[in-house]
Amino acid sequence: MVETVAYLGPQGTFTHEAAQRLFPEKNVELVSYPSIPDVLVAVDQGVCDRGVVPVENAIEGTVNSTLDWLIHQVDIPIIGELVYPISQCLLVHPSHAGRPKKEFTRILSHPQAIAQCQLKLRQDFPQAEWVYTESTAQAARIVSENSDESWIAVGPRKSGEISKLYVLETNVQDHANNMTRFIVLGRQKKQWEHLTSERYKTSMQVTLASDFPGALYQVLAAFSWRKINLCHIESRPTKTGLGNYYFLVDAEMKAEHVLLQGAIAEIEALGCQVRLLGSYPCFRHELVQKRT
Ligand SMILES: O=C(O)C(=O)C[C@]1(C(=O)O)C=C[C@@H](O)C=C1
Repeated sequence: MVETVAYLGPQGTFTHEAAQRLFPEKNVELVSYPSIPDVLVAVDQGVCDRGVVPVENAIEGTVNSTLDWLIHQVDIPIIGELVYPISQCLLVHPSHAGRPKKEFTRILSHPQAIAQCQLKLRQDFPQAEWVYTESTAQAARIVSENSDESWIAVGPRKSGEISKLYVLETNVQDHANNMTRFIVLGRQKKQWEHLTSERYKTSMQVTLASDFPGALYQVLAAFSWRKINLCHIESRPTKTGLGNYYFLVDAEMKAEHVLLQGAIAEIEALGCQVRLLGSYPCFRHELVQKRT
């Protein structure tokens, strides 16, 4: 049976690369969607079996649209994670390859990609206007379709190859060790037979009881005295009013572990709400086979 996996496309995005690494099986069809919400809705509505979206970058932090859609708009568990290296390139139409830097008028890319290279872009192309696109590969496509314009796309080498662009420069992100964390979503857990994971995580959304001084401290204490390692914590607006937040907490433990069950029960007994967002294996790119 063919399984369908939605990803943030078009072909050649970093998310496409991540999806290829995660799903090398021959019976998997990767289906491209133009935006992160489109991927999540496709999985939520059962149009695709699973989805792959970016959630966090080492330089720019959280991909807010992924988190906000996961929390507010859809109800699909996280079933896997891949940390993947990101090398941003400057891509131009071949007819502009020899052009002086000061003649480029526009830089196009996904906001995360532009933010990862902002110092370099400001320094080398102070005259250029930044234009945000839904993905890096979409930016590459637009640059290739506008060969009369001296525009630059920021994105993966692969998107340049697909759109037949010239690579002006590689590794243009402002800091080394650029990595993005991608998550896999789906209603059915996957048997990751060809992959090895070193870690297992459980993601939770914690809503604090109102008018409860020290509530966050008490929540953290429930994990702390059980020696449960938290690998990520952040707050996002509930969207119900200024100053109202919930917390997203990632614990390095399986959801069914007795210690994590105990921590969740204790937090709920404090009057806080805990929503499980998923309990899943975490893969690093070096441990993942290539799609053949
Ligand atoms: O546009 C792409 O290539 C994507 O896959 C999106 C995305 C992101 O949203 O973070 C993925 C990885 C990089 O951090 C930059 C952009």
